[in-house]
Amino acid sequence: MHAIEKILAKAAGKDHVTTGEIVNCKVDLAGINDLYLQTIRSFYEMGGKKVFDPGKIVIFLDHYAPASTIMQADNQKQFREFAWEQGIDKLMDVDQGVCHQVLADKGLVYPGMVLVVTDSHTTTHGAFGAFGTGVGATDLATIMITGHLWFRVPEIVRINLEGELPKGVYAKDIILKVIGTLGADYAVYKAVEFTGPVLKQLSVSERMALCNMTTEMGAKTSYIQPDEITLAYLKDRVKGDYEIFHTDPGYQYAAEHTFDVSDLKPQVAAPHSVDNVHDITEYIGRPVQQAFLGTCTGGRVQDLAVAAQILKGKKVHPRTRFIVVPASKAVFLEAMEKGYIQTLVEAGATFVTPGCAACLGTHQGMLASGETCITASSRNFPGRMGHTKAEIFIGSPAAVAAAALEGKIVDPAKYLD
Ligand SMILES: CC(C)[C@H](C(=O)O)[C@@H](O)C(=O)O
Ligand code: SF4
Repeated sequence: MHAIEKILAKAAGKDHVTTGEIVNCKVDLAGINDLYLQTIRSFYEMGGKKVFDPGKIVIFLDHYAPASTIMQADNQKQFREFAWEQGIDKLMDVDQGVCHQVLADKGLVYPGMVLVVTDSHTTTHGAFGAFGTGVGATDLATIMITGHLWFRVPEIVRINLEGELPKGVYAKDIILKVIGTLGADYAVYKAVEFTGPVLKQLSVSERMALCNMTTEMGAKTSYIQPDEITLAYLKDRVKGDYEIFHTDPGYQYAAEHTFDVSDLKPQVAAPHSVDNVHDITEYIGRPVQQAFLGTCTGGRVQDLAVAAQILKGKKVHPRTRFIVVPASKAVFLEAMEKGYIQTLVEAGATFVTPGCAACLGTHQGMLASGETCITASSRNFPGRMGHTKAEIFIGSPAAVAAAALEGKIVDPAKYLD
């Protein structure tokens, strides 16, 4: 069996599972975000009175942090009241940040767990060897009542990463290349595992970016075998014990692909699809009115660090807005302590409080008609960050910061020493 299958088998109380089988699994942690008030409505409609275990539920007020409309304010009020009433103490209010980063920061995610959140990017947590997946309101309400949810055991695809990452090339470039090559629907309901020597060159932050964007190829979940890098990250964060599962030798993947990253150039996903991926060199010189650094894909300390490195002692281009959103409060504090915030503010960045912000096009940095934005986030379809006639390029945090400096798309490598 694969490690993912062993996680599902254990959660289902079984010794063995096979691809395609439907299993009813015990969920270790269930998360709801502020776009999903319907979850609470469904909970009551389905006859729910008390949640199965208030300690295993977490509520995130992150997509509208803080609320930007009266409706959002009303919804968030109902979330808070639900949490207080049900004794849910993991209420991550508008000061905390994006759910996926908050889960990691607070040690709520660990290898071998089943984690279900009302958010498609829950695949991020494959970076820790967890089974993480996103669901809708009624599925989450089912967990709130029963503590369980059914899954179809997915086909598992292996993506083997060989070679050595060149300067100015990051996990973001790798995953863009993978999606551009295999297509945005390649992994629908499949699990995607990353293997190979490149993983040793990737921090937990980079691994999270890699797993996060498997969602953009339709993946149900993703996986990286926990190693010493994972364990060092988890050491002072996770309190309880956990089990690390290993794939049996000789396990047959549904498909295997190898990518050699040694000659990889920085990549961009050009408008208006995440699999419209090209070498950044094809777009050099394209003016950008906004550069956006943040989100559960590209708003971690390492991302702010590379931006600070590029912009130290320099100024953001006068015709470009540089919007920076730390992914979480912990990221914000660490980046502040390390001086990155000071550097970026002095360079002319506009800071937004931790949360999803303009990533999903509702507030805090929307695009006007005809504008071009380069973003470290994960989606670029029309209207995603504002006007449907705005153009969105997805790139690495370094590519975003270098574009903020020059007011146009450039190859970030030459700005790094
Ligand atoms: C709010 C949620 C439904 C959505 C998702 O699941 O991905 C959002 O986070 C996004 O990125 O579009
Ligand atoms: S930061 Fe963007 S991609 Fe991530 S959960 Fe929020 S809206 Fe979705």
